[in-house]
Amino acid sequence: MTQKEKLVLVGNGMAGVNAVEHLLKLAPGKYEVTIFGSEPHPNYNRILLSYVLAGDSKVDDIVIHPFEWYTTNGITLHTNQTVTDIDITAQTVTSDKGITVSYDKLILATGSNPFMIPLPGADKEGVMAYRTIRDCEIMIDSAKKYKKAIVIGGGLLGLEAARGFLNLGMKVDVVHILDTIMERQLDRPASKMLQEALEDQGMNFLLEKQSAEIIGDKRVTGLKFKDGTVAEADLIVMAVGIRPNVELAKKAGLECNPGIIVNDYLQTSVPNVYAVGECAMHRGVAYGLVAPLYEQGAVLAKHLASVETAPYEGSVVYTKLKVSGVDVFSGGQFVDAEGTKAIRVHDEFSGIYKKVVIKDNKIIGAVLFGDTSDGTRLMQMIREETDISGMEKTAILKDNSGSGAASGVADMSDDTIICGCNGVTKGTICSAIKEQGLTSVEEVKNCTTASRSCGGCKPLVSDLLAYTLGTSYDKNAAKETICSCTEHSRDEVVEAIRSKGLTHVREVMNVLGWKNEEGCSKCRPALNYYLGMVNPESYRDDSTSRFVNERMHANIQKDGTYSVVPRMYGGVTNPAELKRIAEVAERFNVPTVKLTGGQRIDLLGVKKEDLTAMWEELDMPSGYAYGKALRTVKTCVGEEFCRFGTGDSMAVGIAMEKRFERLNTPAKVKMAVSGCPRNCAESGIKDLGVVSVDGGWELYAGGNGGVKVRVGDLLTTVKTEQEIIEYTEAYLQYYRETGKYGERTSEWVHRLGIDHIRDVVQDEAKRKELCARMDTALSVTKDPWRAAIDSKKIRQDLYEVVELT
Ligand SMILES: Cc1cc2nc3c(=O)[nH]c(=O)nc-3n(C[C@H](O)[C@H](O)[C@H](O)COP(=O)(O)OP(=O)(O)OC[C@H]3O[C@@H](n4cnc5c(N)ncnc54)[C@H](O)[C@@H]3O)c2cc1C
Ligand SMILES: NC(=O)c1ccc[n+]([C@@H]2O[C@H](COP(=O)([O-])OP(=O)(O)OC[C@H]3O[C@@H](n4cnc5c(N)ncnc54)[C@H](O)[C@@H]3O)[C@@H](O)[C@H]2O)c1
Ligand code: SF4
Ligand code: FES
Repeated sequence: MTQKEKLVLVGNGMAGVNAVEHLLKLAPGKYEVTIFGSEPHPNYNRILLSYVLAGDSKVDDIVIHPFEWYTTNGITLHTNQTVTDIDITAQTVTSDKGITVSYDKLILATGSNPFMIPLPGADKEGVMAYRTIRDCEIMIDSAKKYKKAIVIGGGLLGLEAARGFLNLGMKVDVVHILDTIMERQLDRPASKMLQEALEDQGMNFLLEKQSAEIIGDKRVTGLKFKDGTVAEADLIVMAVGIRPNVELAKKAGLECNPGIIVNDYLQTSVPNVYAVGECAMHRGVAYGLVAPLYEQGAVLAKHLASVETAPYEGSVVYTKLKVSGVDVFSGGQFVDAEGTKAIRVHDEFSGIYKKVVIKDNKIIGAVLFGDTSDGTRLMQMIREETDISGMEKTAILKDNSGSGAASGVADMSDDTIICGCNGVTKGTICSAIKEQGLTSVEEVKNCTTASRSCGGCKPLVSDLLAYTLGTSYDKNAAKETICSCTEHSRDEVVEAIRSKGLTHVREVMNVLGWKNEEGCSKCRPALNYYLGMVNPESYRDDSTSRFVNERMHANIQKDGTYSVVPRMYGGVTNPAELKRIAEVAERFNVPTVKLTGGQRIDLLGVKKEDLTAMWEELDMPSGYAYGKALRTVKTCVGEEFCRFGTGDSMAVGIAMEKRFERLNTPAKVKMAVSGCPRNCAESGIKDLGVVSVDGGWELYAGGNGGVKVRVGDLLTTVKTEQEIIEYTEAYLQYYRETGKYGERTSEWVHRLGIDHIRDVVQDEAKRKELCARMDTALSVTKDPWRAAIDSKKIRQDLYEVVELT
């Protein structure tokens, strides 16, 4: 029996262990492997830390290889041990705990160190980096005690950290040195669109700010800038880039600049020593994303297994920000330069921006915002240097997603990496689909890990399913779970609530075996909604499962103040009401009074402690401007005043708003009533729009004027105002009962199909049943502002200011 060669890996992170995993598959008996890792954990997916911080995953969920994997594969693992010395002559490594191991081949995969700006005060408590499970745990724990975080650095890491803090209930400022965020990945228009979208989520940006000093005694209390201004903070995270971790390599005499210099086979300047991952510098580039590190690892593994391999010649990188609610993609060379030309599409109505950069008839880079469905296809064209001279330029940006043939998966070779984050190839996915009988993206994820991280490859995985299974693959049937805490879909959860008589959020999570017993920011509000929808009379709303705005019944603003929007039925008011609003605004020093798009008045900049007193003095109901509920019923002046009007739009709008105010819905609902087809109230782009026509009223469903503009579909035509209410009741109740939490009617109508919804509401028996259930739901609602005014406990718990110690 030939003796095994000794392979030592320093760094138990993503790049090194991935290379070893490949190697074990290619040459199972060749090496005796020893791995050293400074962290106490087995190999885990660092990418997914952002989901742990955001509350969507737990630490256990992000482990790639548990401890048993090392044992099963005969690997000796030394966790919690840092290698401090390499003797390149004796070919040994020594750890800080005094263990010395000899090697025939040594791989350095020591990753990077977060760059910490050497500011005065940077050693105070509460100043940290964001790189490891430990960092993530500290951030989560801090959010239990502290309320205000600052993230320095508006790059990928900083923004994902800031989103995490918002989910943890902290206020957060993102401090950025330039006037555009993510400038390394986005051009100016995309960057500004992203900033706006993140501001809408509650992030506050301090741009063009140079940090000067961290202030506080033992613990940080704020950040001072060079311009003399100060921002308060209980916690500061620096996310201003990374530096290759080369201390060990330098000490051993390996050539570094600044990363460990490697050739196309990942060999360093010292024989038998290799470097892979973020610590390596290849052809002048040190990568900071996993896809290239896996490409390096694949070459290294083949080289070490003595399997013939093409050299590693560098990678074209792409990134996707992992913040829910925003779709951003950036790949290749997206900056305009000499010899480049660009195709740009900027649809301000839909909030979509696309830029494709072309040089010498080849696509070399792309930036996508709002709709990233072209991303994988464009990356494929960039990688393959597809000649586009024969193509219609406008066709380059056509949304071709959807069919296996269109996205080009059929033409890809088996070696093509489909999931960059997890290094999974087309061949692996197709074999798994065939051999394991997989039928959904979720199953492919569980079996191969493809799509487990940023999710950017999901459309391609779906296309591969379509390509492999043909017509038997039903994309829509693919099961979508509520979130990563559970394997259950929305329908299964609602069914279980009904059939098992579940009555509160925790009970649902216990009975249905939630993986994360606390739930997360995605599932808890959803469960709270479904429970209330199923049992409107008996369910006691769980306000701790609601987002801050819904808990407070006011929208929190950038500066921590709130906005107050009282209801103004149908957008109609009167002098007495206006006077009262003006007096209240003066008395409470409201800095800004603004007319909203929904025809009402927004009092902005109200202090938390003033909210209930202000509501009492206004003596108007809550306008629910913060809720997943009926927001407004916009009306035109209609037949009473307008010479074109054929219907009394104001009276109908007021009646509708009075009927449906306080109704909880899966997502916000906006309605409108126009007095004639001139449609001045924009009824065509509302969740439900009513238009007076000759001899009656038309009802339009599923319209949207927001991020993705959608014109509503004609639901029905009715004769009387009584019928408008009846059909609206049936429509909204059907939406309440079948909509997914967070799904707007525009998406719901698209998903179910208007024909189906029309069939349901036009069936008299079904309509009456829906109306009866709507009646029950509406009979138990109460105005939340009045409830707060009347309850000392609510006022104390939510609105009185408690000094933090
Ligand atoms: C929060 C977060 C989110 C991210 N999201 C994405 C994403 O969405 N997409 C993407 O492509 N990339 C993402 N990244 C970047 C990605 O995680 C890294 O590119 C990748 O982890 C680098 O792998 P690596 O093995 O080179 O380094 P690491 O994963 O850092 O592994 C290096 C390991 O070596 C250990 N080590 C160092 N020195 C020694 C020593 N002397 N002895 C023993 N052990 C040692 C370290 O403790 C560490 O565990 C993210 C990074 C973070 C922090
Ligand atoms: N979704 C993803 O792909 C993802 C997510 C997180 C992290 N990562 C990777 O992790 C690594 C670290 O991420 P990162 O965001 O820290 O690095 P980065 O280099 O991508 O971004 C750092 C940002 O900080 C800004 N900055 C630098 N100095 C500053 C200062 N003094 N004050 C304010 N802003 C300053 C820079 O302008 C830059 O935009 C990167 O390699 C990144 O690609 C990727
Ligand atoms: S929609 Fe018709 S009725 Fe209403 S204001 Fe416009 S023109 Fe007049
Ligand atoms: S590319 Fe990120 S999960 Fe597949």
